[in-house]
Amino acid sequence: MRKPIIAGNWKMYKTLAEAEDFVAKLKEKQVDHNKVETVICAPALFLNQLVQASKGTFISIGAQTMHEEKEGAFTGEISGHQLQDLGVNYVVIGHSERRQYFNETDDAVNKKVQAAFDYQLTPIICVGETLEQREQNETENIVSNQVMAALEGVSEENVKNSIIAYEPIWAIGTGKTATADDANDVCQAIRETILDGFGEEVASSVRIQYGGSVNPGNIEELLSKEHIDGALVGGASLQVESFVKLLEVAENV
Ligand SMILES: O=C(CO)COP(=O)(O)O
Repeated sequence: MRKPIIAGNWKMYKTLAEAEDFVAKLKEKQVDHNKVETVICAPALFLNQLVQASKGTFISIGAQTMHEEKEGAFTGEISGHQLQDLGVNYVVIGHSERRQYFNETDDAVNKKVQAAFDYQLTPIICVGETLEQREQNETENIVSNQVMAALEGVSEENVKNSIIAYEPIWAIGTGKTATADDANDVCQAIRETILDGFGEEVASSVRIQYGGSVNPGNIEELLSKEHIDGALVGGASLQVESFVKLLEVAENV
């Protein structure tokens, strides 16, 4: 049984005061860490404060991207080494917004995934197709290629501990969710790709999230599907009330 993992991706939202208020309210809730893993991927600016505020609670803190080098002359960038030093545990890698607006390639994603493991960070590796690719029936091909490229050269043990987030680009922030069956089909294709590349034990352990307009009204059906082990959530992770509803559903699947 794979433990569900619900991760909020706050993107470029919230001030420090709003972020601290959110975590203060969230940690008052009774969420069973044994039943659901809870992650907040916050802007890098607040990571330090949020790591401190969530110590000893059910909440883990993640970053939204990282640079693959340990250190160096890379103005504006943040390394895995620096994230580890703060006590950050997760990092989103290859989000479609980074691929689209910041030219992140499959090769860069692969380097970042490897570097994340060098610094004991769990990567949440994002893959997904455009609407055009879906309409041309290329979804499974595109997504499988992205997964294999991201995991090239990664050890079986590390693949097992990776989180894959299937986020169809056309479903992000649009209110359009993939149907639970369609999302499950793609997540199954991802698991089969991992089976081919890394074997049965890895494929049955790796957790695969769905992301794209997940909300309290659709989470239950998504999580009821065999190959969907959690959600990567944008909009609905910004309010404590809606985020907690997602966690409550995940606790009971
Ligand atoms: O991009 C996403 C999470 O990484 C999804 O965002 P929304 O939940 O706002 O569609």
